[in-house]
Amino acid sequence: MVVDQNSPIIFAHGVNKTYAGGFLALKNIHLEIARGEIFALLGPNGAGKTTLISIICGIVNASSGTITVDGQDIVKDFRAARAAIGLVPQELHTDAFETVWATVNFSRGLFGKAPNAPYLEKVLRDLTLWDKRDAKVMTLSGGMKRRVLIAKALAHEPLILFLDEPSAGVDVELRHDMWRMVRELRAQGTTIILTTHYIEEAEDMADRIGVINKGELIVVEDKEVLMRKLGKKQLTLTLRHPINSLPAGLESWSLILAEGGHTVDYRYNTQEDETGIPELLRTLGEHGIDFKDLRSSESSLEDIFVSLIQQSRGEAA
Ligand SMILES: Nc1ncnc2c1ncn2[C@@H]1O[C@H](COP(=O)(O)OP(=O)(O)OP(=O)(O)O)[C@@H](O)[C@H]1O
Repeated sequence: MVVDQNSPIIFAHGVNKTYAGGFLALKNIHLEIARGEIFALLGPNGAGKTTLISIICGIVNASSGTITVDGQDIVKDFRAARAAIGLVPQELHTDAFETVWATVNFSRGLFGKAPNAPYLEKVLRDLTLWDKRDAKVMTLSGGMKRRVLIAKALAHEPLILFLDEPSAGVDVELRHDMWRMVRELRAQGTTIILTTHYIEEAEDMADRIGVINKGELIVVEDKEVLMRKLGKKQLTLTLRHPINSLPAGLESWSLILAEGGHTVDYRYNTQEDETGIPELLRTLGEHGIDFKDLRSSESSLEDIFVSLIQQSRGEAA
């Protein structure tokens, strides 16, 4: 089968999932993942991230909808679709009595790939596992076991790597090694999809962001665009003399008096042409409020994420 290299590597259309008890975990998901991108799927606990990943990887069946992976239908062409995927799950379940070397070779063999010792050696070296290749998996530390999970997922040279909560409970060194590897894989054309609770990680790594809440994909957007569109900037003025309250006449600015009356925060939309800052400073001056320092900061992806989730719950952002 010839696959159009410009077509999405993952294409999900109208995917719903109702678990046996009747719980609707995914609602009408439409999602396209481009070849070679790093896509971060964000959402609060129980939003449906693992369910969606598990369906794409063929571990859980969708109740309705279609999904193709590299042009292959995940139900009709399960083996071909699954062969395109490497999945790093949250926990290690099997192979505890095997050596590291045996378990990664076995993972490769599962997909019918010919042995390739130099490739597997590179994977183990990149993950600082080479010295442990003859150790039984059960004797390894938790961090080393996580490295084995990544090695197993990469053993068959997948086109797509799924990382489900890769940073949960791992130390700084492994996190750095992992992200260095993710960048290398991406440079070689691998598509990476990750779920994470460490939103700064998504801000750092991802090309695109999907936000899922209560089974619904509420946003799918290029990261830069998302941050430009929904980001806010904040100007913080440090006052020369602290004040107890803001004088009347400044209500329309929605200012926040903080740090015991020592600072005033002003949030403005990065999309507006006019920031309103010159006018604000003039107005403050007219009210006799003098400042000795001013600094500005931008909202993080985390701020944007929290406000998106609040909005989708119908709360004030
Ligand atoms: N096998 C199951 N049977 C019934 N309900 C399930 C099953 N698996 C998951 N759920 C429910 O579906 C919802 C989505 O779960 P899922 O694990 O996909 O969320 P998640 O976004 O990955 O959460 P987390 O961030 O906590 O890992 C949750 O409410 C969960 O309780």
